[in-house]
Amino acid sequence: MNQTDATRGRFITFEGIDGAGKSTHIGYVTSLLKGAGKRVVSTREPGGTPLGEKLRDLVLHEKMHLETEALIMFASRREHVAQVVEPAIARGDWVLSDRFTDASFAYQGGGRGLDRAKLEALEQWVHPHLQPDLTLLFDVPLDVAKARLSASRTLDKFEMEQADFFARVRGEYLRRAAASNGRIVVIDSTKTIAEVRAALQAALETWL
Ligand SMILES: Nc1ncnc2c1ncn2[C@@H]1O[C@H](COP(=O)(O)OP(=O)(O)O)[C@@H](O)[C@H]1O
Ligand SMILES: Cc1cn([C@H]2C[C@H](O)[C@@H](COP(=O)(O)OP(=O)(O)O)O2)c(=O)[nH]c1=O
Repeated sequence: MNQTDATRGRFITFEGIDGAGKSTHIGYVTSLLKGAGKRVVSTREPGGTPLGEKLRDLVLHEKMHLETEALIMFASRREHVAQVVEPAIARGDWVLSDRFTDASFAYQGGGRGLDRAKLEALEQWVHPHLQPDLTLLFDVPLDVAKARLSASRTLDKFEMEQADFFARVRGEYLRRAAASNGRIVVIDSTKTIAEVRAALQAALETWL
């Protein structure tokens, strides 16, 4: 029998274009879940393991072929799924990941134009039986994200991309949300932080 009952943890991922506000809200979701008595593991991609963090540093700062970039994202993910995500879910913890495979479809697929079939093949290879139980997609127009980013930090390779790149990334995220049968919940992140928190609480209600 699959471990689908109360003993299994859950896997929640956070997605959105750079500057949408997802990192800001992971702490809030952690506190909601802990308040409901869950054990929470907070992690991120690319990264989440010692090797994955080295790969993150490479992929966020070095120029490389588009397919190399996609392969590094999935190499980091392979390590992350094996070492962190699957063991945590199996012991009943709730895993919150700042990005997962939807980001590869949005950035390498939508943004850079990599053939979706290649990404689907990598997904089948790296995590054939694992999908997020819930994905929170923080959605904002590009100009809002850009203004938030430039106010907040030094930009990496992806964050320096042009508006048309982010338009394609956002479009692919929204397309996947519409096709996801409710797995991906779109959060309007143009609202105030208090309003976004209320939307997150509503999205998580049935999970608490
Ligand atoms: N709802 C919001 N209203 C105003 N500013 C926000 C909101 N959400 C996030 N921010 C700010 O925008 C910036 C980028 O947010 P961050 O969470 O780091 O984005 P992401 O992780 O999606 O790239 C931060 O300075 C953050 O404080
Ligand atoms: C997981 C993943 C991330 N990315 C990109 C999206 C982001 O621009 C970047 C790093 O993500 P993120 O951790 O959100 O950056 P920050 O800490 O600066 O908020 O990696 C991909 O292109 N493909 C992927 O599969």
